[in-house]
Amino acid sequence: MRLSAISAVIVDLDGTMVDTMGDFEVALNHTLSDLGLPPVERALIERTVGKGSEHLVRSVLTHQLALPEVVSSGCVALTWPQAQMVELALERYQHHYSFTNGQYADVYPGVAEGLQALRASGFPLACLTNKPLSFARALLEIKGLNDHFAPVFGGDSFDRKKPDPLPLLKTCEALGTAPAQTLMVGDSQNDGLAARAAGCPVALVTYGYNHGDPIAQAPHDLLVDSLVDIAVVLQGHAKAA
Ligand SMILES: O=C(O)COP(=O)(O)O
Ligand SMILES: [Mg+2]
Repeated sequence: MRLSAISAVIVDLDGTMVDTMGDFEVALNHTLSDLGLPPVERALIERTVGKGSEHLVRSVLTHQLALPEVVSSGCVALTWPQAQMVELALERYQHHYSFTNGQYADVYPGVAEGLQALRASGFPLACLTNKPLSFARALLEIKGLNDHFAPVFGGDSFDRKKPDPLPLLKTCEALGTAPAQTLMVGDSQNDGLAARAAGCPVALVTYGYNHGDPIAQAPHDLLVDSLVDIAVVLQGHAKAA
């Protein structure tokens, strides 16, 4: 990876800039309660989050419906077609998430400073997340991070989500930079795989969510403990070039 060639940076949202686990947990548990299902354990959410809302809701629902105590209690209309149940859950989840968004979430240490330093060094920044765009924009606004980003794209902005390379290629297009000159910063294999397939160099943070797997196993060029480290590394390479 030629870090000296980097001219723009794309940053993931959940698990990279904001710890949103609390938001997911509260919205999912309200949703499950609406459906007469028991609450979900945080560990399951941590293993599942990162591939968009539909994937999260469908996976959690499938898991909760398979619990023996739920099946035997008969408190859920298991005769419903699965698809109808998922559709209802998704609708309830969107409703609840619109209220929880940002309320049980914290910006990770070093994020504001790192973004500020990158912009001060002249790197245009884009935000690319699998979160629905309206929730992503609202979360960035609530957490005071919105002004750092020109383009912001969500999981519903394009036909396919990360780990498909399409969202990264489209984001590079919006930034006006070639993939090889655009650094992807994320926290999971979805970011690493998408970046590799798009031809973008990729830095992964060590503190986010990676489906329960060690982050070092995901494709990456750089592992960092803070976004501040990205700014320091890029500034160092820019000076040396
Ligand atoms: O799956 C999500 O909702 C968020 O995923 P992200 O890590 O791409 O922001
Ligand atoms: Mg993420």
